[in-house]
Amino acid sequence: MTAAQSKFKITVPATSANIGPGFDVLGVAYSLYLTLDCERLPAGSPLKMSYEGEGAKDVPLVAEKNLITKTALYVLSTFGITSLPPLRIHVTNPIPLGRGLGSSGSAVVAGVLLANAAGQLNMTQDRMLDYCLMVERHPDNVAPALFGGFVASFLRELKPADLEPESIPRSEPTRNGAAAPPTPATDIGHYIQLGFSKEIKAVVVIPDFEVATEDARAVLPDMYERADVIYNLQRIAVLCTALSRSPVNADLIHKSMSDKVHQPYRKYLVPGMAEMLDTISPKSVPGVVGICLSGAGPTILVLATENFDVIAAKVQDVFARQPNGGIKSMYKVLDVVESGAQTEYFD
Ligand SMILES: Nc1ncnc2c1ncn2[C@@H]1O[C@H](COP(=O)(O)OP(=O)(O)OP(=O)(O)O)[C@@H](O)[C@H]1O
Ligand SMILES: N[C@@H](CCO)C(=O)O
Repeated sequence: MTAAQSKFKITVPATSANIGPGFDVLGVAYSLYLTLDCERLPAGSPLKMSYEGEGAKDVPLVAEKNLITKTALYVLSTFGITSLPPLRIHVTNPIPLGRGLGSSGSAVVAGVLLANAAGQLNMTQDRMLDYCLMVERHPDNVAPALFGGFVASFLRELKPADLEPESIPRSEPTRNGAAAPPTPATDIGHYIQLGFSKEIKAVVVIPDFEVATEDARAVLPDMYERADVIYNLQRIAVLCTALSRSPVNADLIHKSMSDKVHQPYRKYLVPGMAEMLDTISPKSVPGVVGICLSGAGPTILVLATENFDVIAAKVQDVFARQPNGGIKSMYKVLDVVESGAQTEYFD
């Protein structure tokens, strides 16, 4: 970026993590984008932040409290820059918060890209992933949000001392920094983009309640039976290749999207999920390829090749039949997109 390029735009896709058995491993990027329209202001001007879309009523617009700017401040501070340069930032967010569509991961990626552009840091994408992982900890939302497509990823093992400092902001639970933040270790994240059949779209059915990822992780056990671990390992290995093949083998994908590591424990947080997973299949609803909880939920993800509205209606019907008046929901039919987060510069 040159001094003449006073405006820039950051675009970050929404994501679904896990895709069934790939807990904290797999994720896909969607054609639904968090955007930041940024303009440099004269020296000495205060930060001007505005926001529209999902979370507009609740998301704080104070630099030290908002997850996007808080992440950017953290990154800048490790480069010795103690405040955001004077900027006007307009956030447009169509990604529902706390629903399993990676809103926090996209916000963290946007924050790292914001620091990179505003501070002219020239970080590589891999270095930006290191920073994202310091904040978000699990890679399965931030890796597809940053790189795009269907992504498998892992973190190298870190010492607790690398992750503990209070000065590193957390996407969940959010914390405010105090001491000088540590510069992240390098090469924390490792990832590979996998093939994803163009015939497959994502039907995401979004109920009108939130489940915080922190709460959805708190219900998981610390230890697993060997049989359950093997169950998931077998399926994730098959799923990674099955999703890339054409023609689509719906029966194989549906069976490989079954999971025993997180969904069984989360069914109490998402009324109707167990029934949906049991009854909505390629055999019962033509066009269905596979079904799972999207991320930590409560959104339900159905991979499908046709009949998208019919499939969404089946999921919505189960939500609507839940006790105490049912659960309202909405749905979106999304493409899995090959491109990840982008920064465009304008004169
Ligand atoms: N655009 C945003 N701007 C500021 N903060 C955000 C934004 N998007 C998400 N957040 C923060 O992240 C929180 C939601 O994160 P959480 O991890 O609980 O859910 P999620 O990321 O939507 O779901 P999942 O991780 O299961 O896909 C919000 O409550 C808010 O604090
Ligand atoms: N793998 C994460 C994704 C949600 O952020 C989880 O399921 O808790």
